[in-house]
Amino acid sequence: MNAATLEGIWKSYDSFKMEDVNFSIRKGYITGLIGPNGAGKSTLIRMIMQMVKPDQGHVELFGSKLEHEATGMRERIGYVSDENVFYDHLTLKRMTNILAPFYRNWEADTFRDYLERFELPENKKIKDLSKGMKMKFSLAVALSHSAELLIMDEPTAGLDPVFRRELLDLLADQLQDEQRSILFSSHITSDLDRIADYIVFVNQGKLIFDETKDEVLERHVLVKGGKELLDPDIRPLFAGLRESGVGFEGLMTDRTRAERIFGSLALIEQPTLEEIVYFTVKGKGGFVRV
Ligand SMILES: Nc1ncnc2c1ncn2[C@@H]1O[C@H](COP(=O)(O)OP(=O)(O)OP(=O)(O)O)[C@@H](O)[C@H]1O
Repeated sequence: MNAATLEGIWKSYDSFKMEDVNFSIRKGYITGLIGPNGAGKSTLIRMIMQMVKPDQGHVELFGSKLEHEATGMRERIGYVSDENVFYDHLTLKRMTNILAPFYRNWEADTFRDYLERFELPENKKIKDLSKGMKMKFSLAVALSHSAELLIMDEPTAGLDPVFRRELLDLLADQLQDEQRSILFSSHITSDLDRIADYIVFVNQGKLIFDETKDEVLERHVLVKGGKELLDPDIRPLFAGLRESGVGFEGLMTDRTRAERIFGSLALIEQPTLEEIVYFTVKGKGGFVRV
């Protein structure tokens, strides 16, 4: 069973259109949701959280379709939003006293351990916390009510590199018993490189792929060669292309095909996740002068 499945999702805003997005969050794994600013990541997360309704399509959570207000579902999710969802004027302690009763499985001891581990002083007001500290508080809450699914919208934004690394390790630890699942959205692809098992890539409201990280890295290649290779039949084969005065770098989504076409005529390299995202988002308009 998947922790969540999104099927045939369409959503229109004035200047944004999400078209037929399908993907799953597999149980026991970390799924990384990537895409540039405005791709639709938060909108998809808000649909899973029932904060936004799709125009068409449906969301399935823990095997049940979210047709009506599905009470009880929220409790099974630990949600770390990219926005401050707490009351600024309250101390952490008072905020916690308000939040805890909403969860039947609230684990006060676990929560206290996280406050200590994250060095969060209970008597500090929310408004006096740094962005990173707010995120840590949000994370402590999300990890303290036996949630089966952790959903984190850009959790590493605003975190220093030391805690970012700690967070990634901590997330990996959460999956030890294979009962939990994690959806982690980020445009810092190196974070996903480190911990994601699956990658869901969206761009301009469209799904580019939903695959294991290994599959994604295996099938994509970065072809580097001289300009003379770029004839009109070859150009359309690239998902993204960057040209200079003398040569080009192009992303292809099919390694076997790239090797067959270019053989030893061009350099065929393994792109990083960041390069895959960069070339796909840029498309074929990139031109660098050398
Ligand atoms: N309630 C809304 N009303 C109008 N437009 C909206 C609304 N919510 C989102 N949008 C638009 O939908 C698009 C996608 O937004 P979304 O926040 O889902 O992107 P994102 O991938 O999370 O981006 P970022 O990485 O910048 O957070 C944006 O163009 C945004 O302006």
